[in-house]
Amino acid sequence: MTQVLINGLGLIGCSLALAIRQAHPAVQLVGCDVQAVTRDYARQHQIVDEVTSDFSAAASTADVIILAGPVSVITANLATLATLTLKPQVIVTDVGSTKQTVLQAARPLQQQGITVIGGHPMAGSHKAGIQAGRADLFENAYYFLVPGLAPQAAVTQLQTLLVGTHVKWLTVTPMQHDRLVAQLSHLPHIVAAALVNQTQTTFADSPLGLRLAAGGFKSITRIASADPTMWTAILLNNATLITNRLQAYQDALGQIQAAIEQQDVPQIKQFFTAAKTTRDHLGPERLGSLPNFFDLFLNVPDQVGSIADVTQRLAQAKLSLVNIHILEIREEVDGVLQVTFANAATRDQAAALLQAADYQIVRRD
Ligand SMILES: NC(=O)C1=CN([C@@H]2O[C@H](COP(=O)(O)OP(=O)(O)OC[C@H]3O[C@@H](n4cnc5c(N)ncnc54)[C@H](O)[C@@H]3O)[C@@H](O)[C@H]2O)C=CC1
Ligand SMILES: O=C(O)C(=O)Cc1ccc(O)cc1
Repeated sequence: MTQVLINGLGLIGCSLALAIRQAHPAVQLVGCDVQAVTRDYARQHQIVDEVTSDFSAAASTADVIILAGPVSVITANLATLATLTLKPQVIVTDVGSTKQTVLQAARPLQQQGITVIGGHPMAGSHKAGIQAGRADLFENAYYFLVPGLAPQAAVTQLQTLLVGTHVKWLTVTPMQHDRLVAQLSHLPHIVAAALVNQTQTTFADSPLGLRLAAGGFKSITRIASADPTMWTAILLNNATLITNRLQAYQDALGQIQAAIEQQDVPQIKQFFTAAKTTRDHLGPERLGSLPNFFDLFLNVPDQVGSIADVTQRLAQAKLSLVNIHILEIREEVDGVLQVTFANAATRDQAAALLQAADYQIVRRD
């Protein structure tokens, strides 16, 4: 039986586990993570067949090893793997958002004759962690493969294993990959975070400030909610190409600033016309079969009774939910209930309804 080890059971690791499980029920899935809470969740929800915290032991018996931690962890994992005795036919792959440093870290392993295939699904979310994992996360998304010198049979084997992701495969070199994502993914995450931080500073003394933000601000800054550990690792691992793109972006900002200062109407209009034309041809935001999640978090005094009460109230108001679960279970203390909806309008109607019934909304996103 094929044994697949996934190291890092967060958003991406968990989603891959679910997609592999759907297409290949007989595959033996082993999940490894440093966080006990993540391992417990994986065990309780049977996301994998076996859970471990011992990466090296699990790696030595695996047929496929998928590295799904932050990029800094992936490079460290590759160094560790080079010190172990692995199965000779093992395929090592990763999901990291950068590829040059990852494949550089894979060299000692490749020099031992181990097959390494770089990978990167171009789908994900600003949400992190195992609880955000979903089998259809990657549906219709591009999935970069960096096979290098890996035999075609191994590439086909990996693609067959991941067939349940329903991705579109794209073979690239590490440099092509890092150039593409520096502009398409890494720069936008920096821009979003910088805009949020600069706005926060601007309104530091204003009582309403950021709370007045409308849809435009929220949609351009959604990805600023992404995980800081993951993004620190990405920036450090694609530094040169990212700083190059940042400079080009600052130059572009300088040009529009100059056009405004000079009241250059044609130039300003051209700025927006060019962007509109390009953006209008970009297609829908969500490529997969399901829309994004919209969450409501509420304090609940008695978890068991509250789930029933909340679902009953929502059903009576004909507000459909996608999922509901308790995030914190502590004796004698309030719990937090996460209720997930298919769209923001339903979530906001549900929030109003539950608030009217004296539930305290602690967060919505
Ligand atoms: N979030 C996204 O949208 C996408 C992320 N990626 C890449 O996928 C990788 C994983 O990202 P996410 O799943 O989003 O992050 P995540 O934060 O949801 O999950 C990372 C998991 O790795 C675990 N981990 C951290 N250090 C570890 C270690 N030393 N050993 C074992 N487990 C460890 C964490 O406990 C966590 O469960 C990153 O390399 C990221 O660059 C790729 C495509 C999309
Ligand atoms: O949430 C979003 O829109 C993303 O951009 C997700 C994402 C994050 C990191 C990647 O390497 C690829 C995709």
